[in-house]
Amino acid sequence: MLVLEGVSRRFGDKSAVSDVDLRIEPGSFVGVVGPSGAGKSTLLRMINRLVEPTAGNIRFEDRDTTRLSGSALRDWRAQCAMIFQQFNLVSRLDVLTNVIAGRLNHMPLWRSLTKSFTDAERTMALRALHRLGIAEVALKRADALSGGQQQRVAIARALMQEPRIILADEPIASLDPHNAKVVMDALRDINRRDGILVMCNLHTLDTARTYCDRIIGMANGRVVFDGAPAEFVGGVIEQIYGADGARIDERMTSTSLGVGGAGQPAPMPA
Ligand SMILES: Nc1ncnc2c1ncn2[C@@H]1O[C@H](COP(=O)(O)OP(=O)(O)OP(=O)(O)O)[C@@H](O)[C@H]1O
Repeated sequence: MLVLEGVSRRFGDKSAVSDVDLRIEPGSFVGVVGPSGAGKSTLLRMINRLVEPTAGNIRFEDRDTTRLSGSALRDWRAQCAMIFQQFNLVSRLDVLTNVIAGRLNHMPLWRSLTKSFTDAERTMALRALHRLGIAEVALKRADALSGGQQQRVAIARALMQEPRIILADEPIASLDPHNAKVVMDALRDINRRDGILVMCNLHTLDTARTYCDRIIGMANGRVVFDGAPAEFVGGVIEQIYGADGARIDERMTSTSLGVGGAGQPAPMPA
């Protein structure tokens, strides 16, 4: 169980996240939605301590992660793999090396600096790429790949960490609908087959409804909705997005758009 209690973050006099309480079951697929500036990224980044909370605590299996330092903090960060909108690969390195980088926490510094990887590490990386359907690009430079392929490489790198949690910060915001669907399908497969908790910031509401079993809506740093996808309709959306809620065009980046005949975009709820 991942438990957040009274978690807040201020930047100067700006309150980015205010007093968030959440209990998240292991193995869940949680979507975090809300308008730009609502605090979604800050919330995710506090979980793996890329951003330090200014108040509250975050516990995972009864360990207070906000108190960890040194190697315990590095271990915690390895357990919460992070995926970013802009993939964060090392563009001049080949894909296999990028994926093996997910193991850096498990190897001595000299081996990572000299790229002295073991056969077991290479095999593990190839397996991860194979699972993501892109083993054939293993020896290409990362920057020679499409955005969708790069995000799948980033997910393969995350798998190398053998994480308990995957924190995905707008993983499909830079992708076209087809690649967005491929990436979300990959995250769902990892969630279901490996039981890894996935927490994912999303701007596309139909994606949140399709893939998540729980949706957390944020506005002005606060959680204003926490419920099942079926409840995430109508007035709830207006409450989160304000007047803009009525104008969101879900078709712009919908993951249900014409992919393999997947059908029409989900209509905007009344
Ligand atoms: N490092 C920082 N320094 C100052 N203010 C920050 C910093 N990071 C975030 N903020 C502010 O905190 C608030 C929440 O930002 P955050 O990035 O968490 O929102 P978000 O919901 O993820 O937005 P978006 O969807 O645009 O990424 C915003 O007002 C933002 O400007």
